Amino acid sequence: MDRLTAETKIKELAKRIERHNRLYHEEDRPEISDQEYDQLMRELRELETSFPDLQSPDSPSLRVGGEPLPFFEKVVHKTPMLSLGNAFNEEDIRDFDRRVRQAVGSQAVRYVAELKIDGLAVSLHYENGLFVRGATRGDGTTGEDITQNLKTIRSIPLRLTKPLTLEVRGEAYMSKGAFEKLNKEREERGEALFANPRNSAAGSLRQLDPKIAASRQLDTFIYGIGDLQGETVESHSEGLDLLETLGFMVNQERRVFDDVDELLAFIAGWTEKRPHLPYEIDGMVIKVDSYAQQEELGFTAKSPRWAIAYKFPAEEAVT
Ligand SMILES: NC(=O)c1cc2c(N)ncc(C(N)=O)c2s1
Repeated sequence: MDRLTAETKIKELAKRIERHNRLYHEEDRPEISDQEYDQLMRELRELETSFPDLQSPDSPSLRVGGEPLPFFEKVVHKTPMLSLGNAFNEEDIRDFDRRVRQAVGSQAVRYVAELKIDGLAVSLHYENGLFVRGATRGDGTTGEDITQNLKTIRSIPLRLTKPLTLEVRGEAYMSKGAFEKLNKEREERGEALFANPRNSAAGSLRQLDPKIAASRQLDTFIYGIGDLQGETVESHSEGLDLLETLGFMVNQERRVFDDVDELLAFIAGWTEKRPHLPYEIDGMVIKVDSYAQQEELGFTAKSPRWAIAYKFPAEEAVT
C-alpha cells in the first residue's frame, strides 16, 4: 500500500473506532460486535506499525497499550506534588479556618470542598493540547513515567479541546464494581487478590506492560492545575471548570462555602453517604478558593497552608 492511501485509511479507521468507542462507552449502544471492533483496531495497528510516523498522537490504538517497557524513566515534576495537612475532627477544621482568616485579615474567605479520592495521585503534562507525559507522585518531586499506561485510561484525553500547554494533577482510581469484578476473576484463576481498589489501581499502573493497565477498568478524577500557560484563572473553582471544559473528568461533588458551619455540615453529610459511592474516598479536601489568597498563605515545609484533608474515620468492615 502506498503512503497516501495508508494515511487516508488510518484516518478513516481512527474515526470509525472513535465513533464505536463513543457508542459503546458513552451511549451504551454498540453497533458492532467486539470481534468486528477488534478487527478494526488490528487493521489500524498494522498500518501504524508499517507507517509509524503516520500514528497520530491521539490515535485510539494507544488505548490498548503497546510493547512492555524495560523500566520506568524518572520524571521531575514542574511543581512539587505536595501532601496535605490532616484534620480529624470539627475542631481541626475550625482551627484551619482560624489560621486562614488570621493570615488574610479582613478579606472574605471562600472554601471549595471536594471528595478525597482514594487512588493513585498522577501528574499529566500536555503540550499544545496533546498528552505527552504522565507520572506518579513518587516522593512529590520525582515520580515514575507511566505515560504508556495512562494512555490506556479512556477518561484521560489524548487531545484537549484547546491547544493549551499545562500540567494537571488528579487521582487514577478503580471503582468498587471494577475492583470486585477483577478480584473475582483473579480468584477463579487462583491468583492473589488485591486488598482494596487503591492497591489494584496502583498495581495496574506500576506494570511495565501497558496491556495490563489496558485490561483493567481504571478511571480518573482531575482536581488541580500544576502549571498553566496561555490562560489565567483566578480561583480553584474556576480552574476546575476550565479542566472540565478541556475534556478532563472532574468530580461533580464539589461545593463552595463562605461559612465554616455549612462546610462542616457538608462534610458530615458525606460521612453518611460515603458507603453508597461507586468509588472509594478517604476524606474531603478543603481548599481556599482564591489563588491570590493561596499565594498569600503559601506553604509549610511540606504542605500548602491553604488546604487541608479531612480524614474520615476508618470505614467499618462491611460484613
Ligand atoms: N495530596 C493532594 O494534594 C490531594 C489529594 C487529593 C485526592 N486524593 N482527591 C481529591 C483531591 C482534590 N479534589 O483536591 C486531592 S488534593
